[in-house]
Amino acid sequence: MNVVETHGLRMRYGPVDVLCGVDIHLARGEVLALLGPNGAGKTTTVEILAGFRKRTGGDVTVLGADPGSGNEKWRARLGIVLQSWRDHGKWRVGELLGHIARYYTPYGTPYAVGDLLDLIGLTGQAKTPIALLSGGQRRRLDVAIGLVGRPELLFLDEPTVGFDPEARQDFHELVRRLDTTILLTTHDLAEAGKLADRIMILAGGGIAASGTAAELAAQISGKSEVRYRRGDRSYADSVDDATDHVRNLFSEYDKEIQDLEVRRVSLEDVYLSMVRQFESGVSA
Ligand SMILES: Nc1ncnc2c1ncn2[C@@H]1O[C@H](COP(=O)(O)OP(=O)(O)OP(=O)(O)O)[C@@H](O)[C@H]1O
Repeated sequence: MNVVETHGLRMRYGPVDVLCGVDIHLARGEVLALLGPNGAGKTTTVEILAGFRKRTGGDVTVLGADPGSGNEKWRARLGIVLQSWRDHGKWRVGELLGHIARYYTPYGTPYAVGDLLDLIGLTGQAKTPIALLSGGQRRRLDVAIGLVGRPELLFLDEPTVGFDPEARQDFHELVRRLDTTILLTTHDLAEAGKLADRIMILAGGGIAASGTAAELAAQISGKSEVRYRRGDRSYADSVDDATDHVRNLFSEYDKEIQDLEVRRVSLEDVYLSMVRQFESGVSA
């Protein structure tokens, strides 16, 4: 059975449909990246799956239960790292983790604080007040809080926003060390490609594309973009056979064709064009 399964998931805020029938499935042990531009509905999806937000429609099962009616025992099997989390700056890293670990003891065997600090690379900060952590260390602590109960399913909502490249790289290494099922959201295609077994692109209220990074790239690898100028106008034609297209252009317009450029379309191009369509209000 899948750890997460949604069919026709819908969410409407007032008059606005944010999710218009989204199907997600996530198998045990898999890392799935939900990729999409700002406002695509990634956080909304995570909040619904984690039981924080009531959906408008569709069927949702997470770890065998409907998140709308999951009990505390069910909740203890989830780890949730949302975008921002505030707590008391004077609390020390180790103490906070020990305190949260006690919450999980009726439901299972939480991590020993020392082991968890080792895993996330904060051993040296065990006694540091939270207010004194760097942004990257703070985010590691957020992940530790999500992990402390040894969750079967971990949600990471845009975990590396605001990171510099080095902190991002460190964080990616941390995520790769984790041995659990993960659903992470990001608007960074490179991050999705690095961390996830599978990527789902959320845009325009639905799943615009889905597959491994290699599968997504293969779906579009045949496409090329032919750019040129003719008279006062510039053109950018997306075509399967660039050679044939260029031959036709020259036979029809000959010397009118100027500044010709042919380029393979990359996965990033396709993602950006989906984002642009979405942002200009055109459904993907
Ligand atoms: N409580 C709410 N009430 C009304 N509209 C909301 C609410 N929460 C989110 N929205 C709207 O729903 C849309 C999706 O928001 P959501 O935060 O899920 O997107 P996202 O993909 O996570 O974006 P980001 O990358 O910016 O975090 C946005 O247009 C947002 O303004």
